[in-house]
Amino acid sequence: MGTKHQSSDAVSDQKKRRKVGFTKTDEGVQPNDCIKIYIASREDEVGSQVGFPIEPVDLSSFFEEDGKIYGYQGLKITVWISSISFQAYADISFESTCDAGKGITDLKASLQNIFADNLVETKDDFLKTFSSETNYVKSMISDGKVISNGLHGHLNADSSELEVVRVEGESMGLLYCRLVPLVLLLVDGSNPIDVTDPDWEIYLLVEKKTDEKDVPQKLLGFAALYRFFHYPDSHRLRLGQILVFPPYQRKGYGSHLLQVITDMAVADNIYDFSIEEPLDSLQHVRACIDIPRLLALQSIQPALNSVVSRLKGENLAKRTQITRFSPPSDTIEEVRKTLKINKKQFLQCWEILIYLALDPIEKHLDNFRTIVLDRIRGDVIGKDTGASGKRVLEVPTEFDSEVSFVMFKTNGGSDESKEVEIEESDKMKQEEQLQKLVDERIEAIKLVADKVSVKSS
Ligand SMILES: CC(=O)SCCNC(=O)CCNC(=O)[C@H](O)C(C)(C)COP(=O)(O)OP(=O)(O)OC[C@H]1O[C@@H](n2cnc3c(N)ncnc32)[C@H](O)[C@@H]1OP(=O)(O)O
Repeated sequence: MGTKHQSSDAVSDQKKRRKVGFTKTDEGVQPNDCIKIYIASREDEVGSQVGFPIEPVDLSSFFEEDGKIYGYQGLKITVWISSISFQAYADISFESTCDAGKGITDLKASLQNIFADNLVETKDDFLKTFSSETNYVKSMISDGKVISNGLHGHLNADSSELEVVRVEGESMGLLYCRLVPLVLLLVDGSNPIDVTDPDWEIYLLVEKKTDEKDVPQKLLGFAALYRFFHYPDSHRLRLGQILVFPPYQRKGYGSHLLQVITDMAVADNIYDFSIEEPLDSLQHVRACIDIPRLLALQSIQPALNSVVSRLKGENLAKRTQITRFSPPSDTIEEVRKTLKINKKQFLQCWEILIYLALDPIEKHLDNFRTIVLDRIRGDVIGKDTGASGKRVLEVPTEFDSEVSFVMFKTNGGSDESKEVEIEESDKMKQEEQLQKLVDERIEAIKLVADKVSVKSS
């Protein structure tokens, strides 16, 4: 790591000696405002800002208690991450430092919270890694087990032979430690997996015959899966992390990797396959894979037809109670057994299948909206809504300031007129929030429906 003008030891010493008589308070700077991060695949990209810029998540959790950097004027930090060795180099420059009461942030220690041992001390040493580490990926996967090997349809056949390789043992631990900074920078709130736990499995997406001469194999992304015992004699597979590196995103690689993992789950006859807290982007990719698989399952059509004909014949605006349009339980079980899709994911897909089957959707959109609303109301607010003494309130939380609700029980003896007032405004707010969630959900469903319709036409 390069620290221009000042070593980190000097910075630490200054931090300890806080000045008393400062004149101007130090407001600090947000890390995301002064740190630029690039992925570089060649030596000449370092320093020239022609690498691939990445947009990191909020970096404040890696810096001091309140997430800011203090004590610097004109601070600029540029980090390059090599896509060959996944080591990094940080170029730090600033006009001056001054302890104005908040100390001077130890930048080296903070950057190490993200990059750990992957930061190379000097630029020269970092530049050398582009030639000395050209075989890094190849050597790491040399003992790996190839899970899938084939050409990728979207890309030129000459340069697009893809392999999914499972790495194990020491190689897995070493390689994963090089990938952790990218996980921390790109997946909000992520934590590194415990590579010493033998139930974690890492699958790498590797491009062979790359277009970059001298680089025999290029790592495009990876997935970390946890395999755990399911009584009495099977296993469940849960995807904990998946990452396609930014230069290769939105080119079909994530779908390819997830498809291979899904096929493996079926081939291994595991109990079911799940994903831990999938982000919307991943949920979209997953649904685009699962919908065609579900449509190809024979028992889906009769179950779907019966729901859809009811929906076409009824006017749900006039319903007197919530009607469920769930799939039959034997279909849920068959989907799990044959496709390894768990119930939660199947119910998500079920809504999309109904949307696709309600043709023309424009004619039945009101009814569709109603079933989505009823389902979301049930998920978010729960069955107890409206029961006496129970109340649901919208509250902002660190997870999602817009759509969080809390339920509490009122005790007797409170001011009833006030309660009615609060109840009415709460209800309106709640209804608005629910409608917003329905809009978002229908938009997401539409995206998947458009994608799978194009694929099948
Ligand atoms: C359990 C977890 O790991 S959750 C965290 C998931 N990982 C991340 O978010 C890390 C950053 N993102 C990524 O690594 C990748 O974008 C992945 C893994 C989510 C997807 O991989 P990609 O190679 O980009 O996916 P791929 O190209 O196959 O498909 C992308 C599809 O998702 C859509 N998509 C991509 N980003 C988003 C987004 N933010 N919101 C909605 N849809 C999105 C694209 O439009 C595309 O859809 P289309 O095929 O209908 O046009």
